[in-house]
Amino acid sequence: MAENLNLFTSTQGIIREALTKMGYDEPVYELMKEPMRLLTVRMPVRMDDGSTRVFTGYRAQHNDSVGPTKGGVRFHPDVDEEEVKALSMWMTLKCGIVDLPYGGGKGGIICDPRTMSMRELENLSRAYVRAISQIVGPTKDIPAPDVYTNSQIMAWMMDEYSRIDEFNSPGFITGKPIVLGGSQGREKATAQGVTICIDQAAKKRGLSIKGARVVVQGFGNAGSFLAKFMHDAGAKVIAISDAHGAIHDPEGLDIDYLLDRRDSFGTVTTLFENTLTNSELLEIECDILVPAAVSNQITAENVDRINASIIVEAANGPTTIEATKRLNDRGVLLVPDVLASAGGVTVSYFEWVQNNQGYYWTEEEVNEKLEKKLITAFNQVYDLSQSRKVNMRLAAYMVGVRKSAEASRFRGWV
Ligand SMILES: NC(=O)C1=CN([C@@H]2O[C@H](COP(=O)(O)OP(=O)(O)OC[C@H]3O[C@@H](n4cnc5c(N)ncnc54)[C@H](O)[C@@H]3O)[C@@H](O)[C@H]2O)C=CC1
Ligand SMILES: O=C(O)CCC(=O)C(=O)O
Repeated sequence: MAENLNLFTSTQGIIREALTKMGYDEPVYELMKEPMRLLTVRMPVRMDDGSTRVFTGYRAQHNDSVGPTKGGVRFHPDVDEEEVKALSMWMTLKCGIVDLPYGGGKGGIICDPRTMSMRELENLSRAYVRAISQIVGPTKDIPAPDVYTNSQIMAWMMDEYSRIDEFNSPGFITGKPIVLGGSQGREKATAQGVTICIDQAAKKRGLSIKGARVVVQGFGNAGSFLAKFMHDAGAKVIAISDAHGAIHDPEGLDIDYLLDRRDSFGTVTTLFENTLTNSELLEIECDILVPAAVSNQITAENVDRINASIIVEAANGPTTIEATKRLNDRGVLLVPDVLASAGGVTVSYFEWVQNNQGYYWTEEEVNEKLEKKLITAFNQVYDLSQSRKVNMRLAAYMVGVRKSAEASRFRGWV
């Protein structure tokens, strides 16, 4: 039978399994199995050559029983409705795992920002905010960066929302530039969170980070800072990749050089001649493998050739259910996306809190609070996986879905 690569239906499967294991009944699953709200928008945008192009975008809000929904906006040619729905469900799980007062939301626009000018990107970002303005806001649904979106795009979106709201609204969006109310530490927060999870996982396996061989797929916001943190901690980052290919050096790559040369879309391998493919990168023998790019990278097709003892998912959805099962059977410790990549939304929450109170924290304060949250979350998930004899992904879903399920029950929804 062909493997299920549909992110939405496979997420539904694990949510059902998690709810059943915890004794929730069918109505709770009925509520949790898809977003409560999904808006599809069509946005006419004036291009530099004078023509008008109509872009399609989405905003999904999975469950707002706990509080406003929260999650990034992705600009990518492969965005589709099913992906955005799955991503919003994962945000509910992340917010539950790190115990934030949010439910999950997510947005996406079908476009390729690598082929667009800054002015076209600004027009598109503003058009998206106008199109979704009725369902978002600092107390309703708070966007943030994701693949191929960054602090500049957040700034345009915040400015557009502030015009509509006729009020300066920094709490409408997170991941903003510091001068517009962004938080210290948000830019590196996803990678910080992954690093904390790697440390915890390495401890469980008795592996020293010093000298550990690390492979990172993706060299954007999550992957590049992660590579830097691992390199600074004494690990050997032996391979990295981007959308164009991968580079490998068994002696360890010069991460500072690569960081200096990568462009704003996380591209760096085009500077090199002897590149590998992304599939080859995944199969390199290493101690720690970090998928930090796109979904469905480790599947039934290549899982038996994966040669790592710890896998920590910085990306959303990089490993399929079947591959997760087989890795678990082989004794590979897999720290799932909904836990490992929760550092970003955690510091986004800190940013929103600072915006609401108008008082700003130092990077040390932010990192200290982030570390506390993630260590607690990691151990909660790890301990549950041990006591219930389930893999870390299922344990993470069990921890993650509980808060929204309980809140929905208290509200009398189910
Ligand atoms: N930025 C954030 O705060 C968070 C990001 N994530 C997840 O981390 C992953 C990476 O996101 P960012 O680093 O923010 O994106 P980014 O846009 O900064 O970088 C993406 C990287 O992935 C590479 N890439 C794109 N398509 C690829 C492909 N088909 N094969 C291999 N590499 C490819 C790009 O070249 C680039 O190096 C995504 O799955 C995202 O959802 C998760 C939590 C938070
Ligand atoms: O920072 C945020 O609010 C959301 C980040 C995000 O989209 C994610 O964790 O996938």
